[in-house]
Amino acid sequence: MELAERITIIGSGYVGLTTGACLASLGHTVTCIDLDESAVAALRTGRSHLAEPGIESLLREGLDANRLQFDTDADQAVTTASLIMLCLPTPPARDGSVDLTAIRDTVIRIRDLLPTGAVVVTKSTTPVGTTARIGSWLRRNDIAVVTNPEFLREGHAVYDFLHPTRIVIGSDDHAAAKRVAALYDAIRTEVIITDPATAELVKYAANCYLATRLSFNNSIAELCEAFDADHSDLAYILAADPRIGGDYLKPGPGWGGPCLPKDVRALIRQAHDVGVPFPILNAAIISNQHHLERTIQRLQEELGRELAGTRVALLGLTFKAGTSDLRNSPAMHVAHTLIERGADVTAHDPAIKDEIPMLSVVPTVHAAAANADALVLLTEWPEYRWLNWTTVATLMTGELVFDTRNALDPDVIADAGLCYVGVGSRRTPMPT
Ligand SMILES: NC(=O)C1=CN([C@@H]2O[C@H](COP(=O)(O)OP(=O)(O)OC[C@H]3O[C@@H](n4cnc5c(N)ncnc54)[C@H](O)[C@@H]3O)[C@@H](O)[C@H]2O)C=CC1
Ligand SMILES: O=C(O)[C@H]1O[C@H](OP(=O)(O)OP(=O)(O)OC[C@H]2O[C@@H](n3ccc(=O)[nH]c3=O)[C@H](O)[C@@H]2O)[C@H](O)[C@@H](O)[C@@H]1O
Repeated sequence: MELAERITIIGSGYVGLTTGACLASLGHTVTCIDLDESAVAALRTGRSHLAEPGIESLLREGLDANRLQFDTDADQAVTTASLIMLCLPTPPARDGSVDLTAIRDTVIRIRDLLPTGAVVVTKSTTPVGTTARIGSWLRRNDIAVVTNPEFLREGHAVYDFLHPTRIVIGSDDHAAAKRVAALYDAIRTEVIITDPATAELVKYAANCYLATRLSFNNSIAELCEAFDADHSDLAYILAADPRIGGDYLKPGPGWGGPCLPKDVRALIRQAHDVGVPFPILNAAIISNQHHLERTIQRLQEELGRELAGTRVALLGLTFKAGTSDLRNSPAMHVAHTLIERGADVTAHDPAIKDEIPMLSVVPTVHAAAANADALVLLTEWPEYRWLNWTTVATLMTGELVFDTRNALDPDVIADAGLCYVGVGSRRTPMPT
């Protein structure tokens, strides 16, 4: 069945491409626009420039059914669109505010091309007040503006889009909000229609809450080390309290990615602009910087020698497993800091095939481990757990395996003759 709305999506990255492919799979007709010519050329043949599970089968399904198209030129596509979804980058500006240039320039460029009755929908993460600003850039009383923030996670984008825990729609125009809600009729979840400010703010609230919780959790893990307590037992006990729950309690080298860091800074700025103190967010960032630095310090402590001249093998470079995204990756921060301090670093990541400036990235774990004084796991790729650690041990010069994600089996590492160090774990064995 052909559904009534004709959708144009501008910006076909993690959010735009996922939205386009998923909406097409729900029966909508979608044109996805992106400036990136090579990405668009690949997408037209059913190949995705982003490594998201399930995206390519949806792409092919949409292309075969003629429900999905790709283009580099928005102008033509918007003239026949009834819904225009903005999935454009909203990076930090130099002054700490959110850079809305891509959104503003796009709105100004397309405003005279839009048919009467069209709705402009923002899926990008935008500061409170952006829905109203888009309205003022549009200068069209016959076009409604709706915000529809997206909560998907990279590596789970298709699943999260099709199985959301909630859909949030914010607009002063209830009829337009209902039209956007109707896009998701085939998805079973609660759709919450609210005012634009609430919808815009809740997106930041969610990401900032997660970031704060992660910083809190990493500090608890550090306390476990100081008190010789066990973080995995502690997290299990915390999670048994339904008021706390078990998600976002895995310790790591620090949190990162394209959105949590930028969104925490953006909410700090928004709170500052309206005179609301929000010190816990500054603390979450300071704490995260501490945990990144502590990862380096612990490596040095466990090695018992200076980093300069030490050969370090890094496993994992992406900001988490399941994505090829290196933006604001804690692992990349660690890699660059080690290099700055004179270590000889070789890295492996199953999702990274291209060269990275200033960093030696090798195609196999064995090549990374060869002659290494220490091996540091930074991204929790499941395949690392199942390595032949006896072979890895024979290749390494040293014995230290520092698992910053608690992703490996300590017994397997010890049985291979290596020295395992995790995060937040007891040093002394449990009494029997
Ligand atoms: N990555 C994620 O997991 C999530 C991101 N968001 C938000 O969604 C927005 C987009 O983020 P991503 O999809 O990650 O970004 P992205 O960087 O993956 O994709 C943005 C795309 O827009 C294209 N683009 C830039 N300017 C353009 C223009 N003028 N016309 C056409 N295309 C243009 C770029 O080539 C790129 O492909 C941001 O506001 C982000 O905070 C929200 C939820 C999840
Ligand atoms: O706005 C966005 O872009 C998205 O940001 C995050 O999604 P994502 O950036 O894909 O990353 P997460 O899976 O949330 O992980 C963020 C960071 O926290 C770390 N993390 C996560 C969970 C955990 O238990 N421990 C932990 O260290 C990850 O390794 C990573 O560095 C949010 O989870 C999404 O809901 C949101 O839509």
